[in-house]
Amino acid sequence: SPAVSSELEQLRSAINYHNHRYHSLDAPEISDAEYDRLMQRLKNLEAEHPELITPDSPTQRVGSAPLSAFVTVVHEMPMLSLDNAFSDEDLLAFNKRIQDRLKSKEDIEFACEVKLDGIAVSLIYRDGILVRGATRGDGTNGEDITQNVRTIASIPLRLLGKGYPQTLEVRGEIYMPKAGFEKFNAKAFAAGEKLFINPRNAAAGSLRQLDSRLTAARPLEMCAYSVGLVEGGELPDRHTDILKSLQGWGFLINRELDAANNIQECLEYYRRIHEKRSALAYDIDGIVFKVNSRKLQDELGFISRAPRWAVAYKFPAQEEMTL
Ligand SMILES: Cc1ccc2cc(C(N)=O)cc(O)c2n1
Repeated sequence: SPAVSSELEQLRSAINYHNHRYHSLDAPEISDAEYDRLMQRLKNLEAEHPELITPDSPTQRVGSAPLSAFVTVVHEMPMLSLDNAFSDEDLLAFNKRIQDRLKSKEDIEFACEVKLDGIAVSLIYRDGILVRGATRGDGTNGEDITQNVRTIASIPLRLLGKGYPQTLEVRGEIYMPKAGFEKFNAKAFAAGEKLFINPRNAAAGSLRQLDSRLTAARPLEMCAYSVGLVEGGELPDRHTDILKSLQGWGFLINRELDAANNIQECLEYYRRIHEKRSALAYDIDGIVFKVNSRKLQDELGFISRAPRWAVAYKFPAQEEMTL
């Protein structure tokens, strides 16, 4: 009946909204008990009307029957790796190369992002609905892990708000926060099961599960860091503004995101984050600096395998983990 359909729609959009408030903005507006009541009401209503269950319903995050294998998919826009910088001189040279290429002495504005130590993923949305999740693979061919990514709360099954392009590919990093990693390993140790050596391997192992119900039980998060394929819509020119748009559409954006007016401010950002690295809730292995304009990025293009407009400035390796 129309009354049931409209209550289902209202429940789904309310739960999606509060899910975003909690998982992506870390700013819930309702109590966990109220959230659970909404979810329980939705589950009961869907149990009474199973024919009205939709794939983007918040109840459809629990994982489904195991796959026999992962299907290989092609990235229409290759997911490239980043060129590395290992010193201030490398970073200054990166800036100089860009100025030379743009035949300009002007300061370049950069977007500054922590480089999360996780697994890169590509998510494709059509008319706001998540239709595919895939690993980076070799940059051109990845594995279809749609069933697994659907179980991650910070990945929207349906985009929030409006104004998003008809086809939108969002790229980001799936990672396991340090606290979730410690808790997971403590449980595994108590059960005499295999331990993961670090959060990155724990995230990788969790995404390789053919049974997405196991993935659903792992404390994974996803942070968006760029867009790939975009059709039927316009995006802002500045990279930092694109990420803010993604936040409005339901994605988690790392709270350390900042813009630097020149390469000196990039060096200050690098030192500031390096100092607080051990206090962060997740592992990072450097900073990603990107020219903060898509127009300039297009002008600069890519070196054979990596973009000319981005560099990852890595931190010195941390002392080895001792379990
Ligand atoms: C273009 C590109 C490629 C890989 C990236 C990887 C990360 C990361 N590991 O956080 C962040 C970024 O902004 C990236 N950006």
